[in-house]
Amino acid sequence: MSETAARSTASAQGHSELLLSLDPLLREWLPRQRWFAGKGRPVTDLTLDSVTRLRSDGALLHLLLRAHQPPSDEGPGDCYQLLIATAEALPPHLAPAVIGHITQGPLAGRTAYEALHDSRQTSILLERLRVPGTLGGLRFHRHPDGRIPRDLTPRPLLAEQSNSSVVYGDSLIAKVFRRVLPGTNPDLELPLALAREGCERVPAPLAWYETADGETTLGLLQPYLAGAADGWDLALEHLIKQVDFTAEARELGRATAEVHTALARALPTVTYTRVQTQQLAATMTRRLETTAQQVPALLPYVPGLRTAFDALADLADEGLTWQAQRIHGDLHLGQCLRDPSGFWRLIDFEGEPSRPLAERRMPHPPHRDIAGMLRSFDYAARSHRPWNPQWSDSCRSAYCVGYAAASGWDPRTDPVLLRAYETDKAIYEALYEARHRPDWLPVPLAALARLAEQS
Ligand SMILES: Nc1ncnc2c1ncn2[C@@H]1O[C@H](COP(=O)(O)OP(=O)(O)O)[C@@H](O)[C@H]1O
Ligand SMILES: O=P(O)(O)O[C@H]1O[C@H](CO)[C@@H](O[C@H]2O[C@H](CO)[C@@H](O)[C@H](O)[C@H]2O)[C@H](O)[C@H]1O
Repeated sequence: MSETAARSTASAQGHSELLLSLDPLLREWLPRQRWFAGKGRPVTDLTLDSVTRLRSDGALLHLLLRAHQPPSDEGPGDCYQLLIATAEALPPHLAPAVIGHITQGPLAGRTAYEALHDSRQTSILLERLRVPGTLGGLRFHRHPDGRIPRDLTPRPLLAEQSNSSVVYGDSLIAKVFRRVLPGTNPDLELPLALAREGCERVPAPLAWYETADGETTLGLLQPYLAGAADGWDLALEHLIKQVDFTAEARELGRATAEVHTALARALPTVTYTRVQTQQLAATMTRRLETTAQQVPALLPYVPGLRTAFDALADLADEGLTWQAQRIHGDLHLGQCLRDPSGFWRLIDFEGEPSRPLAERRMPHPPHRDIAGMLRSFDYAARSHRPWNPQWSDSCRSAYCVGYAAASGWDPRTDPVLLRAYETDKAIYEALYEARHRPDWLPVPLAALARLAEQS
């Protein structure tokens, strides 16, 4: 047997022994995590793609774990990034991080827990990000201009999100992607491109890491905007106090336009021709139909909603074309942070996590992001009682006014494309809420009822 073959056999053996210890615990724990994408389908098998010891004593493990689930259990399954620590005993404050007590295999007798909750473990992650190079299955990179101080105190960000983040000393934030896909994650690609353009609307990556073959982005480190308020919280605060939010909405429009302009300068743009627009309309129609199968509450609105996409196909037939460029891809109020000076920045360029990476990295008309923000003003207004449609309408107009002031183009001049994207987004939201937050499903459904009537 060659040395490489012997090494890979030893590593496969190590993987299966480790899995023996963790498998029963992970099968129960994984599906309960907010970021677990395969909710509602049983996990039929777990396999390990890679295991890296982040500490030499083996008490901190980086895993790329594949969850096999029907109906796609014959495919590769979804791959998740886990940082798991083990200890003989845990301090009480780590009780919520416990994955379970290991009863079999080489780790028997120890407790496995979510390492991102433990500052002793997340300090090690920061140290790794400070030093470029390869460690086991991981490769670390650092931006040449990035300053990463030592010994910053870590704290986990406890918000329930699609990924997991750790804040270091209120000056840096590391984001660990959970469901990982082969390819460069736009959440790294776009902020790097914007930093090259000198765009200050987005925190610039200081360091990042990927799989050792360079194929899959796993996480990144950025400056933390201490004291910043997120757009969603701020909007709700204004709604509760019944205070006007249009000045902020206008500034948000300006920030979006500046980011779009910088992205169009930094990365290739294309023209959406008649064929591409027809394909877009067909894709949106298909998404409507498949989502209605998964979320039956959508069924009554299908005929009305279809007209939004038919109108888009009709415009394509008339020969109308649009410019497409790289965009944020999942823009909503929660992705906008206002620093204490009142300056808005955009974060989380990952795109809609459930869509394929290749689709998320393609150029799209900027209308798609704008529609996301318009939906978000509606979301905020709908989540507050009594419902105040006028609040939402005035924010939506102010946002478009701000966008036009910074870019010279008012999105409302393209109502058909905007309605198609708003409808598509609300359909995505209906599926997202049905899967992750069923109590919220009425919010996108109310919008879909309105959009269906615009036919
Ligand atoms: N640079 C930053 N400065 C301050 N807070 C941040 C920063 N980046 C992210 N956050 C906070 O972390 C939360 C999650 O980050 P986000 O990138 O949206 O992750 P996810 O993909 O899990 O939704 C955000 O809602 C925001 O409150
Ligand atoms: O986790 P991400 O920020 O990547 O985005 C996902 O979760 C969002 C909810 O946390 C979801 O956004 C929807 O709810 C928001 C209010 O909580 C609202 O402001 C957005 O307009 C609405 O789309 C987002 O769609 C989803 O991808």
